[in-house]
Amino acid sequence: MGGRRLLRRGAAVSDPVVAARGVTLTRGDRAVLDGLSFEVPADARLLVRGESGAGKSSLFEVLGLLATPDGGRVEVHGEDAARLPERERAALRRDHFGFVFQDFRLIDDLSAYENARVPQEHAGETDEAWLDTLFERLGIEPLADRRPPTLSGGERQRVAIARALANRPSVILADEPTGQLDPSTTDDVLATLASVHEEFTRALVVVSHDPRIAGRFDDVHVLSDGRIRPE
Ligand SMILES: Nc1ncnc2c1ncn2[C@@H]1O[C@H](COP(=O)(O)OP(=O)(O)OP(=O)(O)O)[C@@H](O)[C@H]1O
Repeated sequence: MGGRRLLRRGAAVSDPVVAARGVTLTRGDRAVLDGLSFEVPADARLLVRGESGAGKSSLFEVLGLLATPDGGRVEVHGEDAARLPERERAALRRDHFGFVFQDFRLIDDLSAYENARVPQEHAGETDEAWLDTLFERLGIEPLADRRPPTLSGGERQRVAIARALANRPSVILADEPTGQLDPSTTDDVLATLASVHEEFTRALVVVSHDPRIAGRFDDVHVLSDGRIRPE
């Protein structure tokens, strides 16, 4: 196969895992995304930066099939998923995306380990060996039985990263993953995301306005006026 591992008939590793093509999204009376096109290569490790209000969260939601654009295509492994029924979008989200949110979105009543296991339960496929590996690599094994309210911000974000990887997604999408963290914890979490990217070879897309993190990415894109351009 000449190094081109088939993902589905006609698709290969070198194809984008996610692509937006001519996407428009209006919020209120504003075209937040305005004919935006953007490809996420399978080995991407990239940052999309933009001013507050530029539409970063909107882009995150559209790329992650959490919001439906008004126009254009959002392709997952080459298939247009933008306007599929919600059930099918949910299945694609579960199987192909890992989400890391600024506010962690962990369930307070579950332990760290149970939180990280949630995506596997949704998929009906438990793989505790993989979860154990993630907890070990992320340095949160000793926290497995603790509940989120007893964890620091950086610890919670690591649990959220473990959850994002639980189903071995093709792409990790992170929306302001360091927004609630102090500078040294920000460094830790960015280093963790970078090593996760290297070790588990998933595409990593971070959207952020945090100027502290721009220097951590070689591949930086700017979102402004509803479009994306390389920096
Ligand atoms: N539900 C909504 N109704 C109306 N306008 C909205 C809604 N959600 C977002 N917007 C507007 O869309 C624009 C883009 O918002 P978005 O949250 O995507 O930007 P952002 O770049 O993530 O901003 P920030 O960095 O401040 O979080 C903003 O002008 C915002 O006010």
